[in-house]
Amino acid sequence: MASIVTTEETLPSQELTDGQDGILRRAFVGEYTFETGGYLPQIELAYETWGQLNAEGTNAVLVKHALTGDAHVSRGDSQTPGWWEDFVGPGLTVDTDKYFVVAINIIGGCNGSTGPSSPDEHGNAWGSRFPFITIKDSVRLEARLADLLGVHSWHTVIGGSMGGARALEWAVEFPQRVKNVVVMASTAQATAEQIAFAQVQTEAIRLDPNFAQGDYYANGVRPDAGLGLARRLAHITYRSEAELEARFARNAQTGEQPFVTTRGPRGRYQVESYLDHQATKLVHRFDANSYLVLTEALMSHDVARGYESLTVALARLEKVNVVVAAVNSDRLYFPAQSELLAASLPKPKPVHYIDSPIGHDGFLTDAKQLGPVLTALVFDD
Ligand SMILES: CC(=O)SCCNC(=O)CCNC(=O)[C@H](O)C(C)(C)COP(=O)(O)OP(=O)(O)OC[C@H]1O[C@@H](n2cnc3c(N)ncnc32)[C@H](O)[C@@H]1OP(=O)(O)O
Ligand SMILES: N[C@@H](CCO)C(=O)O
Repeated sequence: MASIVTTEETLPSQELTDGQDGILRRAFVGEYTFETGGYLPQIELAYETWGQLNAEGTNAVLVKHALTGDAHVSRGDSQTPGWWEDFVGPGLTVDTDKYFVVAINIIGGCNGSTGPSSPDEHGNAWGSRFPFITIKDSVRLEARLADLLGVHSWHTVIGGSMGGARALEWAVEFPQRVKNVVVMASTAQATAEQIAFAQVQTEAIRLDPNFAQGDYYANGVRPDAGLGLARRLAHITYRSEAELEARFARNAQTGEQPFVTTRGPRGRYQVESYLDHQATKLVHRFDANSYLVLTEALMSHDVARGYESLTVALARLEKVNVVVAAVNSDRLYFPAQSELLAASLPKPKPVHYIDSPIGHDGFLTDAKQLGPVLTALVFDD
């Protein structure tokens, strides 16, 4: 049974129309049997909202976060900056004065929604017993939350990277509930290379001696080294070779000596120190099991699964306005892959580009470049 609930630490009020923007809320969306057969007796999804749903229910926008993102897209009434706050907010491209904006922490995450670190009915973390999830599972569960919020149809579903995969899957799964979909720096199916990079990351976590097959929560030690290693590799794919070269070249980190005459500990190059910093930051804000579960969900991403072919799956978007965008320097989700997606749509469209030297993360740092095109093609009412 689905219901919106109040929990003391998350909510001043659970009322949809309480007028508070950017505050974490949670809703129970019931029991669920996952695409690959796993089961959870009760699932909670964490979400935030901005603005108000209009009387006709036509102004709801769903913003989808990427792999390690969360539901806090824009500042709203909270004091903390949101991860897309130059793109989503009052008077911005996704205008919270005009639209009812919703962001949901993905199932399996560690930022409010039920995930491997959540307690089971006995208060023990699910850990290794947490089911395998897919992007399809995530959108099916979010459809239940949309029902609870009174959103029968989204004006727009928008996201980048895994958020783009989630957005596209929403539209393919529920074409009658999506008017516009914006897919940034993403694909219809995870590619061999994306799966390969992801596999190294999952192995790094699993091979950490502190991983304990996923049941590390009560041990007092966590697989930080494995998670940090996974983030280092991932972060290289999120940035371009040119950016790393321009920023760091062969420079030594201040006060460190990266080459030594004998074997043993050495100092770091700047780029090594940078990766160490990215790893430490993630380890402090993310759960290793969630990273594993979500990475494997992204590896499984294939909107064609369950359909005769990708063409048949994408044909479901006949009546959906699909906008495809890419970062021109992306070396994880290559522009050519966005071009292929756009060309495979029932009504082929041009790809819109974010011009950024930094690579994949450009969808986070420079999304506002898409403002004019999205205002013209999507947010034009
Ligand atoms: C808090 C949240 O927003 S989480 C939810 C949303 N987040 C996400 O979706 C993704 C997580 N974040 C990211 O991937 C990135 O931080 C981005 C893409 C958002 C921002 O990228 P950029 O602004 O280009 O930052 P960049 O990757 O250059 O990192 C800058 C950091 O590296 C540090 N740094 C730079 N050079 C070095 C060096 N030689 N040694 C050590 N650290 C270094 C900077 O001090 C800075 O640290 P800080 O982030 O703690 O302030
Ligand atoms: N840096 C982003 C990009 C992933 O696509 C994240 O950590 O979620």
